[in-house]
Amino acid sequence: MPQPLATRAPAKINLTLHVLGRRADGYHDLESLVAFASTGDDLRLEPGGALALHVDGPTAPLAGDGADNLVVKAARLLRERVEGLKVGAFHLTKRLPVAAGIGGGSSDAAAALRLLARLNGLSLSHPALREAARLAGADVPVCLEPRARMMRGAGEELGPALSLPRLFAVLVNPRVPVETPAVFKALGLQPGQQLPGGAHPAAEASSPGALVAALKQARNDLEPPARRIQPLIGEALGLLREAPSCRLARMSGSGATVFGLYDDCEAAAEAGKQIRRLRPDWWVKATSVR
Ligand SMILES: C[C@](O)(CO)[C@H](O)COP(=O)(O)OP(=O)(O)OC[C@H]1O[C@@H](n2ccc(N)nc2=O)[C@H](O)[C@@H]1O
Ligand SMILES: Nc1ncnc2c1ncn2[C@@H]1O[C@H](COP(=O)(O)OP(=O)(O)OP(=O)(O)O)[C@@H](O)[C@H]1O
Repeated sequence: MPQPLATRAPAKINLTLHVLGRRADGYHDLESLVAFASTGDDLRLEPGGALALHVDGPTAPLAGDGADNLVVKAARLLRERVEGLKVGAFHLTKRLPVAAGIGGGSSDAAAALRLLARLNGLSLSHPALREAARLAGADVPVCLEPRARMMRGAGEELGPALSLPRLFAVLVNPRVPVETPAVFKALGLQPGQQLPGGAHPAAEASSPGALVAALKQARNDLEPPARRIQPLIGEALGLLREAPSCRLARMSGSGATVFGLYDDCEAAAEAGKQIRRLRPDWWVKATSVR
């Protein structure tokens, strides 16, 4: 029985993100504990015919359905590397906010590569697939097999999959796009410049409480520059921190999405409701992360 050609493109959450320096090529060396939310976009592939993309869903107009869409970009990068690659029509249901620090585009690109791999009998470790992922964007390789892991370098060095305890979270995005290059630029590092970085906490925690305690020892170094570019990020963090049930509030990736962590699903749902009441125009999603 063939597997249906459909997959979830989950939101990527940078639970931590330390910037270690800037490389000669201009990219920044990072150390980040990446996890995935249960919420995300959905992608289907109808095999046959030419490569095509149809996009629907609440944030479809912001993502676009042309050659700039990362689904098309990733599929083309793979087709250039695999002779006779079978393709087809992709159908993307876009729900995640765009340019939001939760890797929506990257996860969509990775989902497209997963579906093409399934259709063509390629393994996810196939060199062409790995290369297409890397060239599609720094966050695409970690999204290829969306399991929590440490990500290093500019995103190309991936640690083994980690069995993190499940965390309950609220994701909050003030519906303002924040462009990743601008945030890295605002760090103000020169090519070749190194930063002390600081020890990264152990990611292997046996309970949600131990994991949150470890996360508290770490940071997102992109938070200060992103907050200078978009002050609503600070406002969103403030709203999360006001509720006593919030164990940790932090920004993901280059923002503007921030996340709050809670002891259980009820506390997360309640915090989500409160923030939605206060900011009905914002994107607020209670979800689990692991
Ligand atoms: C901030 C993160 O989301 C953390 O997971 C990623 O590092 C960014 O991943 P991404 O959005 O897929 O990034 P890309 O689209 O490949 O890069 C956008 C731009 O961000 C900057 N960039 C990106 C990644 C990185 N490690 N150093 C950088 O300086 C570069 O100027 C690059 O031109
Ligand atoms: N399928 C897609 N979904 C979202 N954005 C897309 C997509 N394809 C292309 N883009 C473009 O990619 C850019 C980054 O969007 P994305 O939502 O991936 O940002 P992000 O969440 O900040 O990513 P990251 O966390 O990886 O830095 C946007 O400018 C957007 O127009």
